[in-house]
Amino acid sequence: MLPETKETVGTHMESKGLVVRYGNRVGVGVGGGVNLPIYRHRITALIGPSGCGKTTFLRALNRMHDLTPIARVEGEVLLDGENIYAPGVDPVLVRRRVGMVFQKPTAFPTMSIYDNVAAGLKLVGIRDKRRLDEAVERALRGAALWDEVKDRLRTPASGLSGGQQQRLTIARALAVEPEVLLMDEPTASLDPISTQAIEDLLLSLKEQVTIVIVTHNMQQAARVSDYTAFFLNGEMVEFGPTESIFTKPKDPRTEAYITGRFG
Ligand SMILES: Nc1ncnc2c1ncn2[C@@H]1O[C@H](COP(=O)(O)OP(=O)(O)OP(=O)(O)O)[C@@H](O)[C@H]1O
Repeated sequence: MLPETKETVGTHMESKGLVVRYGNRVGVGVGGGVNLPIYRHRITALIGPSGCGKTTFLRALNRMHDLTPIARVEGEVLLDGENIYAPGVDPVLVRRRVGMVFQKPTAFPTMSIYDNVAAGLKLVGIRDKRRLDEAVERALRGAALWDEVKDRLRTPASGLSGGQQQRLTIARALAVEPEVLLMDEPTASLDPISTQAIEDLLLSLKEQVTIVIVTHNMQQAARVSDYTAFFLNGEMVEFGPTESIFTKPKDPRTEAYITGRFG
């Protein structure tokens, strides 16, 4: 099989010269800014030791830094070729197209399972009961949770396990039908069985969405991702197909990290 190129899979997002600063400290983008393509319907893993800038980079992809007063973003992030930081672009619309799932499940515990998923839909103005019912079911099926919860949709989310709550969070993100899903260590707080359920889910979701995942777990990056970017001290050191990064990294720093010599 020929190696994939951007012509064969298509670039969905791309960062160009991206630098994020917190005051006068660079959070990510040391060495000329991050230039990274994110391919459509593929899973891209961001790996690297703590504090290297993975989360900072991820949050730049849907303008989450707009909500952090001290953060400043330079450079471009293209979504289907359009810069999401261009004047006049509505960050709310960007976040609708590029959804986000955080490390800890963010289900609202006292709200029902149904309302947790419907919350995002109501925010974007969908009120019609039949449309809500359909969208909630579609999202819960998409998050591989429907069969486990279909008989207790009106019960509080607090009755679900941690892994189920994370899938509920994913269902909420999917409900508004994003094109890209950003995931910041989505299995960090989960046991191995729930982690596996989420990894299986990611593999099935990439038919529908483009996924970018931050993970501390290199085995996880190797298991689920198609492409991997390695970050170190605020610099994006190396990017390529996951198999190449893990079997024949070009940069000695990548090799040192993946062979467990630090981090
Ligand atoms: N809100 C903030 N204000 C100031 N500095 C920040 C802020 N968030 C992150 N940083 C700094 O930016 C750098 C990159 O942090 P970031 O959280 O992106 O790293 P990370 O690779 O995701 O780390 P971890 O794996 O521990 O989550 C670090 O030096 C961090 O201290």
